[in-house]
This record gives sequence, structure tokens and C-alpha cells, in this order.
Amino acid sequence: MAIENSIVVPTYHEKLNIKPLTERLFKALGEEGSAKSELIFVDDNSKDGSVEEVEALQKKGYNVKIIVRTTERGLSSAVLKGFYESKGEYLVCMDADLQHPPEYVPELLARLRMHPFVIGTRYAAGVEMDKDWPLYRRVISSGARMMAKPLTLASDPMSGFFGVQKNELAKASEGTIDAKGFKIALDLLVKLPFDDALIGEQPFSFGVRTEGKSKLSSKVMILYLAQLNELYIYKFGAQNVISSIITWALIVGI
Ligand SMILES: Nc1nc2c(ncn2[C@@H]2O[C@H](COP(=O)(O)OP(=O)(O)O[C@H]3O[C@H](CO)[C@@H](O)[C@H](O)[C@@H]3O)[C@@H](O)[C@H]2O)c(=O)[nH]1
Ligand SMILES: [Mg+2]
Repeated sequence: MAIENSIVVPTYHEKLNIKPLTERLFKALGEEGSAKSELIFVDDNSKDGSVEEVEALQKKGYNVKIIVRTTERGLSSAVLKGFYESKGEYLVCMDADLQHPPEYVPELLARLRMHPFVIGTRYAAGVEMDKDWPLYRRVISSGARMMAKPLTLASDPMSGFFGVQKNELAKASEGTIDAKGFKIALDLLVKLPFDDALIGEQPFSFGVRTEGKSKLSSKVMILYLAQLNELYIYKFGAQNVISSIITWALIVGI
């Protein structure tokens, strides 16, 4: 059966999460869904046994592969690499650490048949934030979300769980997608030409990381501000940055 769905997972030191993620994902997809889906890990040379873990899963018959990068590092560029190497038309990005529970993937894929882009959102009725997520991460996340409001209507543009149709990805002008940042969903939401009204949303409860550590450090906040600056200029033009900041201030009620 032809591959329709490609699930791309950036990894750095995630050996212990690879097997449970693969097993839970393909179980959730079921027999028919699994036959038309591939799972691609894009690893930045972790050298922690992730490759061997994937090889063992391949021997068990799972359609999974791992791309190991040795000359590049970074979450967004890893995701883009996976997208460009994928066979499917329906692309999903998710984290390895099970904070994006694989059981939501079939629903997200179904929505992706009807929307050019589907954002996994933690800000919806009936879902909740990981209770172990520290207060400082919640505060930063809320602030970051507010600052992105003028850029997109998506309710959780900071999310690392999303889907995009490959033909939409191909519409990005050459070299515009920023592979340096780590908020790849936000970048795509701003730069792909689809209308905001067409964005689909997949509510999900943010899970708890039980193996390994978060890779995102405080430096990420500075990178995010730089990314926001670039996106404001991209969307509103350099001369409009001041007025868009005023718009933002009005929106968030400062
Ligand atoms: N290849 C590669 N993968 C990376 C890198 N840095 C992180 N990753 C992978 O990217 C995924 C997310 O990293 P975490 O370290 O688990 O991030 P987090 O602090 O939990 O933040 C996540 O949730 C936030 C809230 O939704 C998101 O904003 C953020 O993008 C990320 O998805 C994991 O699978 C991790 O291994 C890197 O430099 N290279
Ligand atoms: Mg995580």
C-alpha cells in the first residue's frame, strides 16, 4: 500500500522513548493506518543506541527509519529534513518524549485531510496541560503565545505537535522557512500562504516526560524573541513593526 502519512520526530538523546513511541503510534494507527504510514526519526548524532533501537524495531516489521545528521543540529532543521525525506502527502511532527501522546495522531491525520495545516493545541476545552510542567514554563509559554497573537489565529502556535500537507509546504517561497529557530509550527503558520481560517485544531492533553530530559534551555527564549522579530518584519514589513507592537499591546490589554 502506498505511504500517505509520514510522522516525523526530531530526536536528541531519546533512546528510551523510541520503542514506546513506535509501539504506541502504530497501535493507535491500527492495521490499515499502519500500512499507509511511515515513522521517521531525525537524530542529531546522539550516539546513545537510538540507531540500534530503530533497527530492532525495523526487524519487528515496523515501517520506521532514522536519519542521523552529523553536520547540523537543531529542532526545526531536523523536522524540515524529515519532511523533505518523507514519502507521504500528510506530514505530522511530534516530540519523541510522549508529551504528545501518539493516540491523538489518527484524529490529527483525519483532520489533515480537510485542512492544509492542523495545530495540536493544549488550549481547548476538555484537555489539560501536563501538571508537572513547571510554573516558569507555563508563564513563558503564555507570554510567548500572547506575543504571537498578531501573527496567527492558531490557538497554540508554540506547539511542537502539528500536521501539514506536503503540497502546502511546497508553496513556501525558496529559503523563507527558518531552520534555525525551534518554533517550526509558528514559522510555517506565518509563511505558508493558506488562509488562517483554514487552520485545523487538534486538542490534546500535554503528557509527562518520563524518560530523558528537556533539551530546551533558557537560551531558547532569546532565540524565540529573535524569531518573533523576524516574523513581525516578514508579516508586517519593517516600517510596520512599531504599529504591530501597538496592535499586540492593545490585543493583550496592556
Ligand atoms: N534532532 C534534534 N532533535 C531535538 C533537538 N532539540 C530537541 N530535540 C527533540 O525535540 C523534541 C522536543 O524537545 P524537548 O526537549 O522534549 O522539548 P520541550 O521542552 O518538552 O518542549 C516541547 O514542547 C513545547 C511546548 O509544546 C514546544 O514549544 C517545544 O517546541 C517542544 O515541542 C524531542 O523529541 C527532542 O529530542 C535538536 O537539537 N536536534
Ligand atoms: Mg518534551
